[in-house]
Amino acid sequence: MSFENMQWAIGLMSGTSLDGVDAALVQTDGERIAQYGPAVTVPYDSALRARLRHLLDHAAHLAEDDPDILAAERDVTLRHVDAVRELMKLAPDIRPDVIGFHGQTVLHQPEKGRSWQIGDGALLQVECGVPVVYDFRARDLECGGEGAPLVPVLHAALLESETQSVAVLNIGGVANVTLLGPNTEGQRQVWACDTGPGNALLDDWAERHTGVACDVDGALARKGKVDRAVLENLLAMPYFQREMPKSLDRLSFHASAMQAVETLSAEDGAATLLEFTVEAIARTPMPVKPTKWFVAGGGRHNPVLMERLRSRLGSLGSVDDLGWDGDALEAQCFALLAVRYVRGLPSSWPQTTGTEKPCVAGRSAR
Ligand SMILES: Nc1ncnc2c1ncn2[C@@H]1O[C@H](COP(=O)(O)OP(=O)(O)OP(=O)(O)O)[C@@H](O)[C@H]1O
Ligand SMILES: CC(=O)N[C@H]1[C@@H]2OC[C@@H](O2)[C@@H](O)[C@@H]1O[C@H](C)C(=O)O
Repeated sequence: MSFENMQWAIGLMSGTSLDGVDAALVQTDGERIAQYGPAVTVPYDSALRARLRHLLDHAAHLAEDDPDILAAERDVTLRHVDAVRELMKLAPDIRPDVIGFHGQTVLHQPEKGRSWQIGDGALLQVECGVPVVYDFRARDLECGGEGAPLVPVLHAALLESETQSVAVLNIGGVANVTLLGPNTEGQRQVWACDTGPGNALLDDWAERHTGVACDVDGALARKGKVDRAVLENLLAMPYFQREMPKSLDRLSFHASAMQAVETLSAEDGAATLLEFTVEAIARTPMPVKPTKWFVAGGGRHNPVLMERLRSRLGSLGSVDDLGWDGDALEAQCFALLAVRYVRGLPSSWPQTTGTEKPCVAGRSAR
């Protein structure tokens, strides 16, 4: 691998689980990762998490200059500044060339051409003294795409030498899949979409019934019984029959799913919501059948979810089996996306987000 065009880039991702900021440092030319630097997670405190949860519920009716939005945007950005400082303490000899800043999604409505991430790129740039690229999803929407998922470009780069058809699942608040077709003479197709809920429904259910922010190790779900009628009703929603590409908001199924499990016990509700995540993945219409599945994101820490996925999908492991860091992958992706933006390389395609043509996602902070 030639190191000539390599740059050190920081990627910052704060996901739909609202748990905090993941930051990662990688050396890349936008096409390959030459070296992995450290990665850190800086959690949101419970007060910021609660404010963001409230904003998510109301974002559709809030203006971009609403005082609550502006205050949250500043606090979210400053948390990202903390994450960059924590990260750079672990790599004092590296001078990063660029930061890829996702921001905190408060609303995702691709059908209305809107995906809203709060985060002040200019403030981050001034505080960190490193050029910032941000607003990746808005640019993808302008190119006619869904605005998500954007991580397939990294999955495809990391699996360049894999010849079979494989799938990479990210199970965060929402779940998304990248499907790589078989590699035929160096050519392969890449498809992607959000499959349905990830952990967000189960998190909210667990918090309501146990006061803890997630169903730790699937303890609640393991004790419950899936309500098949409720599950089939949920899966009858039109989204699950739609072909790729397609994407979701964290709250897309929230009201209907919570109402559907309302009368179930804490355990049965958890088992049913977990199975909703599994079945939505298993029933996603796929142009080719993957021979292996690899799971990234917080969902892979839930052993019950992993057992259920394995029994439904067959050969399934964690991306860590490939030598990747499954908790840092999304942050690493935004580092790669920033370098791709700087180099004018596309990050999304008609088959991954539905853009009209390959799209260079992102914009520079000023
Ligand atoms: N030990 C565990 N047991 C059960 N669930 C866990 C465990 N550890 C993590 N999780 C789940 O992982 C979630 C966090 O996942 P992750 O950090 O991938 O989400 P995210 O990046 O915010 O989401 P997204 O990819 O949708 O943006 C938690 O909210 C929780 O549901
Ligand atoms: C709008 C938004 O923030 N979407 C996230 C979310 O979290 C998982 C899934 O939904 C995915 O589509 C996306 O994040 C990853 C990083 C992506 O764009 O690939």
